[in-house]
Amino acid sequence: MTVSLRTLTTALDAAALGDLAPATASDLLLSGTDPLCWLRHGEGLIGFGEAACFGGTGPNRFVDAEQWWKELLAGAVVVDPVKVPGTGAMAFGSFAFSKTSAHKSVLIVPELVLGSRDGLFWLTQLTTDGKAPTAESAHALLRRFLSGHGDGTVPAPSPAGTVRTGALTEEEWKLSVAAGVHAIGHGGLEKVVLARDVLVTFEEPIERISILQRLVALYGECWTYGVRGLVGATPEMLIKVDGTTAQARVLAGTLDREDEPAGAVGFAASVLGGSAKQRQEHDFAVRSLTRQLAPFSKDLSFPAEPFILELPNVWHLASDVSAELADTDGHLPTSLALVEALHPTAAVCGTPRETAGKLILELERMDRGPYAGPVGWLDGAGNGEWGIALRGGVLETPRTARLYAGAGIVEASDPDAELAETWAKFRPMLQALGLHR
Ligand SMILES: C=C(O[C@@H]1C=C(C(=O)O)C=C[C@H]1O)C(=O)O
Repeated sequence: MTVSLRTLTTALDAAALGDLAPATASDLLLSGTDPLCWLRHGEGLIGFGEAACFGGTGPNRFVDAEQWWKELLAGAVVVDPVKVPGTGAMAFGSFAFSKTSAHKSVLIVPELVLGSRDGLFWLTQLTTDGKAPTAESAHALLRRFLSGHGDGTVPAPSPAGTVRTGALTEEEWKLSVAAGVHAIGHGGLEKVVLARDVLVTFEEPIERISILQRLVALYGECWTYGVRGLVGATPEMLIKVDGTTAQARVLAGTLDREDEPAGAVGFAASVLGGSAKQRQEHDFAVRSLTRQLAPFSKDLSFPAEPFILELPNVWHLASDVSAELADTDGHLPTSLALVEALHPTAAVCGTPRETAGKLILELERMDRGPYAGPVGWLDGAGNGEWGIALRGGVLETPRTARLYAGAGIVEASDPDAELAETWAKFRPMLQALGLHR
């Protein structure tokens, strides 16, 4: 590799931006054109431009990406007085769910990163053309990327679009669910996650930035992601590495909030927590994550009971897992090494993994592309945050978006209920696109 990476991070005084500085952190972070995006609770990382990019497919996509990143870092000149996770050299990434997918997995090194964490703002300029970034060039670039934007208002939704079924009609998908239930009763399979796609078409071009803005505004508890055409807001954290600790948020077990009877107190806890089916689905997911994470950890903990995660569209059974990472040969595992070990969990694939993976290909009849794959960012110190690309879609053409949603199938699953669950999971993106169902 001949590319040489140079980065300069400077603490940013939002007031110094003058007219370009909107009122809040999320306004500022989401005021540029078509950014790379990773935001939660109004903080996170926004990238502009592309200074370098890795693209790959197949079973080695994670290892190849890690190798590419290491080579890029080896010759890098990094000036980083701020030194928190996400400063210095960093890249955004999105990986295909399947090793057989034709979809390209990517790592993208932006030209400029605007970051915010615990009230601190920073700006990182990254170059690969041999020029050394300076505070002046970074600010000039920021002004260029923010120009014409930044009044902080969320644009009105695009005019009505049409929603069509994708690979399978609703009836066909329900037959696949029934076939999944049948397979669970006849063989070693315990759980399989089956997904489907819908295609949304508009007459006017879709405004990508407004999708991100609406997801940030409505789904603040989720991680809003944007990597090229892939956009969404996921409630599920595959793995976050912050120094020597790793954290995951495992979800499985879902209840549509539209099913809540008026005035019901403790409805979600009794329906979700009290259902053997939901608890079984959840336990498979927690066990698959902790089993894969254990070899990298010296201390792994998760609560005995899941909690109820309340989102605007659904409730989930959720478990937060945390681990103290173990050294191997003097090195802690990087976030990407953990992604390789953990993906795909039973939350999005099934148990056992291989059997479930084969059945998914057979029954879904679609390429999941980046859906349910890892999406997030990494830095040069091994830190990173990788969510599971759920509650999202791919902007395939200027006027079409393909949305994906799935549901965990266990022995007690009912095809009609699982179909309804996918509609509840499509809801965040339908809302962000200005469509309601
Ligand atoms: C598969 C999806 O979600 C996953 C499946 C869940 C379930 O079956 O209850 C819950 C959360 C996610 O782990 C999706 O959102 O498409």
